[in-house]
Order: sequence, then structure tokens, then C-alpha cells
Amino acid sequence: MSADRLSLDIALARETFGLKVREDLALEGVTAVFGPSGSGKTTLLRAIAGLETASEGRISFGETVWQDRAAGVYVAAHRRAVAYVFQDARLFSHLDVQGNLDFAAKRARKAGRSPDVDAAIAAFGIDGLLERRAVSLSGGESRRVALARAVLSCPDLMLLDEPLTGLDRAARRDILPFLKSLPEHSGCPVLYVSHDLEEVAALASAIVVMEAGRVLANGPVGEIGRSLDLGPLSEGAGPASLIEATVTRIDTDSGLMALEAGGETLLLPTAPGAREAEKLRLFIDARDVAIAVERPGPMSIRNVLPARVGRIVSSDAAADALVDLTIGSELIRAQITRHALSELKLETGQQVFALMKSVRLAGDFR
Ligand SMILES: Nc1ncnc2c1ncn2[C@@H]1O[C@H](COP(=O)(O)OP(=O)(O)OP(=O)(O)O)[C@@H](O)[C@H]1O
Repeated sequence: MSADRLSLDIALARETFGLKVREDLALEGVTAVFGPSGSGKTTLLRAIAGLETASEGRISFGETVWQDRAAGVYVAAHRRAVAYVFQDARLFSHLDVQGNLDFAAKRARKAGRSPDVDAAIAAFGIDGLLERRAVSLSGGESRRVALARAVLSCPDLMLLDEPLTGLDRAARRDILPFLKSLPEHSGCPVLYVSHDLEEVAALASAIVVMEAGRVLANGPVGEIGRSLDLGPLSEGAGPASLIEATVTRIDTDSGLMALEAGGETLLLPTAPGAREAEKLRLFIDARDVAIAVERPGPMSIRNVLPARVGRIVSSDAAADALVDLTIGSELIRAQITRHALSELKLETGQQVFALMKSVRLAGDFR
């Protein structure tokens, strides 16, 4: 799939909030729009969809100009080939699932598009739900129907606003593969709003980081994860690291798989369906990383790797300090007490060992 270019040069002023975004995004697969609550993620998505009619400036997607105030152009929301999936699915409650799907397909045909209802039903595993009323569906079921319905509108761009909100961890884990396959089933790129770093790590290839109505950074997830500490921007989560690793060996006897990350080897419980040479994203909570100045003796922790101390962030106001550790070409953060920091006399550049108590696959949600 080639990249579609979304060019944004927009501003929107509200009484207590201002959105100002000037970015050129080459969209391919899933791109996450990530940032804390109130940073303007939804407002940005709504402006792209044509739902923020007060937005100033210019928006174009590929060759199509959706908004150019200077030229007096503003394409209405329903005329933009965009599918918008909201947090709460918003199915038609008076229709059954089949009725919801048929409605979308009919509209797409009217617009000269060719929706494939059977393919969408199969892709989202909803064949057993077709006669169910929308109101009788579970949270996870209704999200899958909403995704199928969005695909049936045959959009050029999919906009998803926190589609996993309100689902428990098991339901989120179940629905992730469907979200992952969205670009393939819809044939178009997906912009995906989330304030959950782990969700982003599991799904997105690229990330647009927002804070206070501005874009802080955008680029490949792995690259941005290394250059920016995304943890504090992630709701509910503390500092964490996101690294990319390649499966090098699967050992059926021990139930462990070996992964190469930044030139070092990590051991993890074998993920269901994992294959050698597969690239996986790993998520490491900074509180699960300890530091030793000498290689420790035999111990239960499997992942003990040589590391070099990078930036140290410590303030008198907090009991904990954050220590960046370079492991090969990867960066991992450790959260340790200031007491330990001073007792170990840690300094930037020092050679240490990182003890990783828990490393999990992004999106595993266990
Ligand atoms: N209709 C509105 N009128 C006035 N202010 C609004 C309106 N909608 C949102 N806001 C404000 O605009 C700011 C950005 O909101 P927005 O919903 O875009 O943020 P967000 O990053 O999507 O947050 P969340 O993750 O909580 O959904 C917030 O300060 C919010 O209170």
C-alpha cells in the first residue's frame, strides 16, 4: 500500500483551548494520534472529518482538498470519503446487525463504491450476530460491528477515536487483531486516537504525539519511542519503554522464545503464534527495571543485560528517579528510588546491568 499524504495547516480557537497543527503526514497502515486527555486528539480528528466547522486553514488528503479557507473551500463532512468510528460505536439501535451493515453498504453504493458485505462479515467474525439487535450486543461485539460498518462505507481514510474505551482488558486483547487488520480490509490508512501507549505499541506503525493542542513529534513508533519519553503522556501509566525486537529462537521445552533487541538477547514466554524472524514490540514498565553495578549472581530474573547509564532525571520533590539505560542500540528506562541512585553512585556513562523483571508483548493486556 502506498502512503497517502494528509496535509494539515489548521487552527481552531476555543475559549480555553487552541488547536494549531501544521504537519504533513504520509499515512500508511495505522497511525496513532497519541497524547494526554485534553491535548486535542479528538478535536484534530473532528477537524479532519469536517465536524469542526470553525477550523481555519487548509486540509488536503492526497489530491483532494477538503478545506482551504483562503480559497473559500469547505467540503461538508458527509462529502469527505472518511469513516469515523466513535468511542461508543453508535450503531443504529432500531436495526439489527445486518440492518446496520446494509445501511452502510447501500450508502456506499449510492456514492459509486463497491462494498463487500460478506467479506466484512467474515473479516470481523460477526456472522453469528447478524440477527441480533444492536442494543443487545456486548461492548466488544458492538465495536466489531462498528468496524465492519466503517469498512463497508469504503472510505479513503478511517478515523478511529479510542474504539477500545470502556472494554475490559480481555475484550481489548480480543479486538486488537481486528483493528490491526483494518488497513488491509478497508484498503485505506487509519488514524487512531489513543492515550494508551501500550495500545499504540500494539497497533500503530507511526505516531503523532500531541500536547496542549500542538504536535510534539511524528514518525515511526520505534523511533519516536526512543527519542521521546512517552510514558508521562500516557494516561494511567507511569514511565515505560517501548522497544522493537526480532524473534530469533523458539524453545518448546522451556516455553521461552529468544528475541534480539539492540544487539542483545531477551527471553520471554513464547507468544501464541510467534514465528522466528518475526518483529515484535515489547513494553517494559520502568518500575520493572532494576539496576546493578556488578553482574548479579544466579537469580530468577531471566533478562539481565549490560547497559550504559544515560540521562538521569531526579528531583528533590520525588522519592523516585528515572534513569535512561542504553542497551546496545535500544533505550530502556528504569525507575529507582533516589536513595538507591545515591547509594549506587550512578553517573551518566557508567557501565551497569539492567535487570528486567517483566517484559511483555505490547497489547498482551494480561
Ligand atoms: N465542544 C467543545 N466546546 C468547548 N471546548 C471543548 C469542546 N470539545 C472539547 N473541548 C475542549 O477542547 C480541549 C481538547 O479536547 P479534545 O477532546 O480534543 O482532547 P482529547 O485529547 O481528545 O482528550 P480525551 O483523550 O480526553 O478525549 C479540551 O480542553 C476540551 O475540554
